[in-house]
Amino acid sequence: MIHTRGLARDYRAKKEIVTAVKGIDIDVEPGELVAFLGPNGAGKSTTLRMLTTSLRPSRGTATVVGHDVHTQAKRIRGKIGYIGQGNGAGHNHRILDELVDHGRFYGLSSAESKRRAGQLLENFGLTSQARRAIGTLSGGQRRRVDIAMGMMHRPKLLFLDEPSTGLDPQNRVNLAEEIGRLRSELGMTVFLTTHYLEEADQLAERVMIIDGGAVIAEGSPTELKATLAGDRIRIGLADEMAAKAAAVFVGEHLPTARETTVEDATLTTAVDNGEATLPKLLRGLDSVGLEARSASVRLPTLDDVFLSLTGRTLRDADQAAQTEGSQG
Ligand SMILES: Nc1ncnc2c1ncn2[C@@H]1O[C@H](COP(=O)(O)OP(=O)(O)OP(=O)(O)O)[C@@H](O)[C@H]1O
Repeated sequence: MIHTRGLARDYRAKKEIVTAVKGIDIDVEPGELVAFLGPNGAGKSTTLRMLTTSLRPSRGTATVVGHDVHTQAKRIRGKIGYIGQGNGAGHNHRILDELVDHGRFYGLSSAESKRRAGQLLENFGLTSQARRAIGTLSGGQRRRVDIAMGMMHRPKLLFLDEPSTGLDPQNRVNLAEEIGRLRSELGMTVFLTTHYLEEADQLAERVMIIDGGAVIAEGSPTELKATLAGDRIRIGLADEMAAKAAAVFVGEHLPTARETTVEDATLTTAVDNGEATLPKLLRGLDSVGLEARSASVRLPTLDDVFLSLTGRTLRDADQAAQTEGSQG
């Protein structure tokens, strides 16, 4: 469905060349749901815009639905759906008309277009607003109209750029349900970008983690967490000194432990098989006079995966990108 090799894009900014995407290889097979996860500025939108033919790659090759992005852009556009980050719909148009026109543009009959528009309006909780002008809607409502538009013609391949941004929790669920429906009815392939960990975790069968314009890991959320992150153990001790002594103990006696940190009186570390390791570790600490006041073990998240790979959490990386952006 999507195959790229060495796909790259440079931007010229203030006489400097910024390489936003640094030669990435992507393979997405029919029917897959793949999430591109990364912090602000990682290169997600740039990649998506190259794949949907709205931006020319600087280097590399890419085929989408069997066509070359360099030479067959029109054919690609006719076969895909693309829901970008901005508002695509016109301000004065009524929602229903906008959706029906969109369906007609993609070759649906008038009756089919109306039926489909009605169904999507209902799925996204917009039925009572159907005759309102798009310009009068709230940000979240407009986002839902954009998503409905991208789904009108039931594309075989749907690209969604940060689809959940601006949606409330109920509408995130509605979006996930609609994606699920289109996938089971049509075997639709979905490629979405997100910086919401929960979304990548719950929705995607495969996650590609992108940072600084390069794909740094990929796999199912379960695989990534199992191979890259490790279970997180947290132990509360009497005070900071005891927690630091416990960290030294972990370093000496638990060779597989990684990312051990101390904050106030709490020690955190990542290990394989946390449930079996925790009791042994507690006994070990006890034997050297370090008594735990509390202890817990939790399964890793995709944020832990990102932390293991980059030394930053996704949230920190987002904040850093925003600070950089506001200074630049
Ligand atoms: N038109 C442009 N001119 C110069 N630099 C750009 C341009 N568009 C994007 N960039 C830079 O390219 C890099 C990647 O941007 P991109 O929008 O692809 O990231 P992203 O992962 O989609 O981020 P976000 O989550 O914020 O949408 C960033 O450093 C960004 O500042």
